[in-house]
Amino acid sequence: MSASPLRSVAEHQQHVAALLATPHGSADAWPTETVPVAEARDRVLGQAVTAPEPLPSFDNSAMDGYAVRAAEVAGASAASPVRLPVGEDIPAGAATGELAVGTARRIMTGAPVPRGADAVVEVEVTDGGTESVEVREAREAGTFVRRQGSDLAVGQEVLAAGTLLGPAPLGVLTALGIREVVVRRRPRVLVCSTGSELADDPVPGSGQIRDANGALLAAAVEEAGGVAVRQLWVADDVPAFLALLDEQLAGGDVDLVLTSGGVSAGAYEVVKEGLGPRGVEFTKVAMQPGMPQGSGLVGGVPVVCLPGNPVSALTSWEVFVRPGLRRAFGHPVPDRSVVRARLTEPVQGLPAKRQIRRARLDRATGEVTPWGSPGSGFLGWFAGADALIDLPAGGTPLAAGEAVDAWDLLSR
Ligand SMILES: Nc1nc2c(c(=O)[nH]1)N[C@H]1C(S)=C(S)[C@@H](COP(=O)(O)OP(=O)(O)OC[C@H]3O[C@@H](n4cnc5c(N)ncnc54)[C@H](O)[C@@H]3O)O[C@H]1N2
Ligand code: MOO
Repeated sequence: MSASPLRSVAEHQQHVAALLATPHGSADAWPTETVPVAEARDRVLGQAVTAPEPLPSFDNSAMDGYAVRAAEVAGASAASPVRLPVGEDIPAGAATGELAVGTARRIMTGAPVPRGADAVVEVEVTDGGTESVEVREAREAGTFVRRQGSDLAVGQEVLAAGTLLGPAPLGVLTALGIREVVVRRRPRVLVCSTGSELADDPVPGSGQIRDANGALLAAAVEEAGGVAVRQLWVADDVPAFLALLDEQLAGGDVDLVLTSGGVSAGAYEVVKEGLGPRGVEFTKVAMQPGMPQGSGLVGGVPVVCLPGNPVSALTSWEVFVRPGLRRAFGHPVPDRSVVRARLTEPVQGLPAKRQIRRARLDRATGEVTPWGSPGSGFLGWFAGADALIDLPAGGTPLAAGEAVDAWDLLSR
């Protein structure tokens, strides 16, 4: 058997990103849907939003104090205060009223500034009177008045397409009375585990195991902003696998098929044997874990075939699929945060492959601790990790205290 050269991680990242972008061409062309604002958290805005009304919608007070005519308190000082009779209170929620000439009205923060008033004197520079008030400092016209439209004018763009709808965007949409919003559809992912060793039973039979990949990949899809539309399992049976795939794709509701297992060099490589002849490319990437990878289009739908070892499957997801998928629908944060962190213990990577190690990152001290063996069978250790250490090929020994790139798996 001749060994073909390994594809670099960067090259395969680009390859998968291009594949995932293929069906729609660009993130701006990703299909959209309209959802209630109340259900739009963490969605990506599909089209720009402009303000249908001004914000604030009426002139209101920025302080608890007295609505006045600035000209009537122009000369006020501690030594020479101005005294004005006080009219009716204006609490928040009151309708807009009038300010009679030669008077002041108590006004609360957020309450409408009455017609005729052009400034608010904060209560701290007055005697706080309720019948009449002594104003001890002058205030210019406009002071502490939040003008209608001073935050957003009608027609002004509030949110650009591609904005991630977090707290402030959702708040402003609500403030503007917008109840529905156009968002990019979540990528719909079919998660398909393969392997005759997988069992559904609570107590698996001899040689059988539970479908960890199905669970972890479905969770990963949802965490990335996608929907795991269906989570299926198929035995190492090529015709059954292809029949299932064709049936699933016939529905037209899948943006990505994610398989795990059956891509390496053994005798029962169901994914490779089934999809190789259909034009899916199987390649080896210079990465550990996650060397064997498959990718291609089946019936126009991107299919990414991950290796079966759970650590390899999840690492491959992090390195190749998550960033490519998020880019495809225009998520503004396609990549995990990468921090330079100091090792708490020595590590050594591999001579000819980039090695991705599980780790625990101390975000307060910037220290990172390798977590468990580098082997791809240690899902238990992965479960206790919250970062990945990215060791370049070369196999250079690194001492404790040296810096490495750590991918923060808790970053969004
Ligand atoms: N002779 C060679 N053998 C292997 C090579 C190679 O180059 N030459 N590559 C190794 C590497 S690296 C990896 S990674 C694995 C990839 O294997 P497959 O993708 O074909 O996966 P399987 O053989 O089906 O399974 C591997 C391992 O993972 C377990 N598994 C599979 N699916 C699940 C699941 N849904 N949940 C939990 N565990 C799962 C499976 O039982 C195996 O233990 O190949 C190496 N071999
Ligand atoms: O390259 Mo495989 O993914 O470690 O075990």
